[in-house]
Parts: sequence; C-alpha cells; structure tokens
Amino acid sequence: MVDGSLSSDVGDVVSFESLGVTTVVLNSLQATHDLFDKRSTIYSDRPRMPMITELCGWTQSLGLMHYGESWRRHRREFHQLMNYKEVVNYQPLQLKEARALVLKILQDPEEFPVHIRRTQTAVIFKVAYGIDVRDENNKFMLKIKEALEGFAEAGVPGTFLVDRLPILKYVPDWFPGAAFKRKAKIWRKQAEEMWGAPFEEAKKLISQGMHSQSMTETMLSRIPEESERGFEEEVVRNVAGIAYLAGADTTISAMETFILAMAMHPDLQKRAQQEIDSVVGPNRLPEFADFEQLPFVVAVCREVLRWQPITPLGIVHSNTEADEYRGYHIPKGSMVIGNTWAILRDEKAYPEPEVFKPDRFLDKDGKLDPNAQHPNVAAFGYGRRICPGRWFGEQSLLSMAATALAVCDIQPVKGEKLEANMLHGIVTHPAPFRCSFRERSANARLLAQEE
Ligand code: HEM
Repeated sequence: MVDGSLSSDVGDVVSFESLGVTTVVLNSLQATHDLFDKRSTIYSDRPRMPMITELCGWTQSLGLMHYGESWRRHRREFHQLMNYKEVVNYQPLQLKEARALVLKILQDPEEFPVHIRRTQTAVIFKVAYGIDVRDENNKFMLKIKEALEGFAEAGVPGTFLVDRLPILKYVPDWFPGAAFKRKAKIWRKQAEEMWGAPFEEAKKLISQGMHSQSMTETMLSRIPEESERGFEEEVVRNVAGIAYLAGADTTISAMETFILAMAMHPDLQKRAQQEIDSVVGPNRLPEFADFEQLPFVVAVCREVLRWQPITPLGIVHSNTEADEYRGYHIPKGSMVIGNTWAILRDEKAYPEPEVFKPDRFLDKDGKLDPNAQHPNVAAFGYGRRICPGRWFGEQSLLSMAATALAVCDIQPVKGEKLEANMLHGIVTHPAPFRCSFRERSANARLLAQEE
C-alpha cells in the first residue's frame, strides 16, 4: 500500500495508509456490524493519541480511554446512572427546561442558538453536579471553554508529531522543537481545572447540605467504606465531567437541526402540530407519556438524527489485535472508522436519503414501523463504545422538539430561503441561520409559563 493512497475498490470497506498508520473506513452497516459488534473484543479500543491524553492529561475522558479495566469501570458507573430506566428520573427536569427554552426563544428569537446552548448546559450541569449554571460567563463555563480550545488543537490526531512518534513525549521541555510540550503543560493545567472545579463545588455543596440530587451525589454516596477513597472519587469526577463534555454539544446540534428542518418544511411541521393538538389537547403541554401516541413527532426526531448525522464519522475505534477482513490485513492499532454518514444515507434503507422525510419511519397506518431501519444503528456509534448517553440525548431532543411544536410556529425569515448547510467537525452543526418563531396561541405560552 502506498502512503496516503486509497487501496480498495470494494466500496463498503476502504483502507489506506499514511505515515505508517492504517486507516480503515467501514461504509456499510454490515461492515460495522461484522467488526464492531461481532469482533467487539478487539475493535473497542481508541487509537493512541499521546498529545491529548498522555501529555495534556485527557486520559480521564471516558470517550478517549483505552479499552480495558479503567474504561470498563468508568463506563459501568456512567451506565448505572444513564441507562434507559434511570433516565426516566431526568424527565421532569428536561421538560421544565424545554418549556423555559421556548419562552426564551419567543422573547428573543434571534438568539435561539444561545438559548439552546444555555438550556442544555443547565440541564447537564444540574444532572451531573446538582449545580445551577445559567450563562456562559459562569466560572465553570469559562474554564470549559478555555480547556476545549486546547482540546480542539491537541485532540486532532496528526496536528502534533508526537502522535506519530510517541517517543518524542520524553524530550525535555527546553529542547529545541519541544514547544508542543510547553503547550501541553498549559493545556494540562486547564484540563485539570475544568474537570476539578465543578466537582469540588458539588462536593462543597453536598457537605453544606445545600445540594440537589445529582450523578455526583449518588456516585459519592455509593462509594463503599472500605475502598480507596481517592481513586473512587476520581472515577466520580471523571464520569460527571464526561456527561457535559460528550452530551452538551451533540444535543445542541440535534435541536438546531430540528429547528432548521421544521423551518424548511412547514407542511411537516403543521402535521406534527396537528398530531400534538389532537393527542394533548389545549389544556396542557406534551409530556413523555404522550410520545407513544405521537408517532409522527417521534419520526420527525428520528429523521433529524438520520438526515444530518451529528457525528458523521463517529468517533474512531482502534483494534487491539491484528486482524483480517474481506481480504484486508488490519494491523494492530489501526484507526477504524464507522462511516455513519454513508450508512444513514444508504439509498436501500432510506430511499431519497437527502430528503427530510419522517414518513420513512411510519407504516401505512401512521404507526412507527418496526421494519424501518432505526437511525440508532449508526447515529450513536457502534459496538461496545456505542454512546452510553443516547437515551438521555433522545429524551432531550424529544422534549425540546415537542414543546417547541406545541407552543411556536417556526418559519424562515421572509424573503430568505433556507438550505441545509452544515459545518462539519467531530460534531456537525447547521451553519448559522435565521428563522422566526411565533407563538401559536396565548394559551400555549401561558401553559409554558406555568412551569
Ligand atoms: C444526540 C446526541 C448524541 C449523539 C449523536 C452522540 C453520539 C456519540 C457517538 C457517535 C459516540 C462514539 C461512539 C463510538 O465510539 O462508536 C459517543 C460516545 C459517547 N457519548 Fe454520546 N452522543 C449524544 C449524546 C450524548 C449525551 C447526552 C451524553 C451524556 C449524557 C453522551 C455521552 C457519551 C459518552 C460518555 C461517550 C463515550 C463512550 C465510550 O467511549 O465508551 N452522549 N456519543
């Protein structure tokens, strides 16, 4: 194989090599299933990224951890508080914040992306730490912003030579060309503060009895007496921290895409509103128990996740053993990418894939069709690393979407044509767009205010 050159004509598996590292891209559901599910014991690692993990200290991030005992321990702890049964406990908060969100958007429609961000931040901070965070100039938010700037540079494999030549991590800081080590020192300190500050604050509030229930509180209370407290607390800190880092931006993107889709498709929006009106009636707003009778609204949210995948290339996996697949040799430590974009745009599963069409998830009676391919086959990643926050994320999207549909009409700004222009990154967002929000009735607004 030649450096950097594509080496496959098979189509749903592409492999290439660059600077000694093999990258394998899996473009079909079958291929992701074959490797990430059936061979999950060897395809659940993350690639080694010495700059961001070993030097900048992001080893505490569950999303970047190597597959092994520590990852399992963190993942188990996270799952215990975020599994599909437990997330029901967060529904009242999610609904309350969804209602506050539509009111803020109606008051100040131009800033709707800011309000979505603030809402998601508030929800996740409350759930993770029991702390109320309302604006982005809050001390925790500023620390996160600072640390994420470092992450944006150091977390892209290949930006720093040390990712290709890990031995470089041992050169002394003063060595010519070791600017990366001096940068890493600063970013490490920022990352430490980002993970540490809200956790310490939550602990302080707990000890003062001024604290509402949170993941941090529950996890701390479960630490057995006889265990090593320092290590156990570190796990708690890491698990609470990753909830915000992995969960906020992704959910924000989903809600932005929902608004874009509704503004682009007034007919579909009207249908979803009519469904809500007929099931929920004029005297209350949608609640989670209603979703069983709101198949079209649920289908709209599924289509949001499919139409513009939030993580188009997922998060890279790596293999802990050399392997063979469809005639390819996949050396140990390769970068293995599930091409979520290709899977969710597969014409066989999703005819006219570029069209926003919630009906693809419904049967002829308008019910959710169990035979339609659910976007969760790829939207939340794969195998043992599949997103453990997916139930929480789906609940957030459903609650915000249904509340917005019940209370507002979402429309393009007069004279402007909206298109799906996306800004692609690890997390994709719609490029900034404008739209208008009008309250559907004074009564609906009042119901939201009652919260
Ligand atoms: C619509 C929203 C979301 C999307 C599209 C999404 C997507 C993803 C994807 C693609 C991965 C990588 C999976 C893989 O490696 O194959 C992931 C990992 C992860 N997500 Fe999410 N996510 C969302 C919401 C959330 C939320 C709300 C939370 C937390 C409450 C969360 C927590 C995590 C964590 C902790 C990981 C790392 C798992 C690991 O490496 O073992 N995510 N997510």
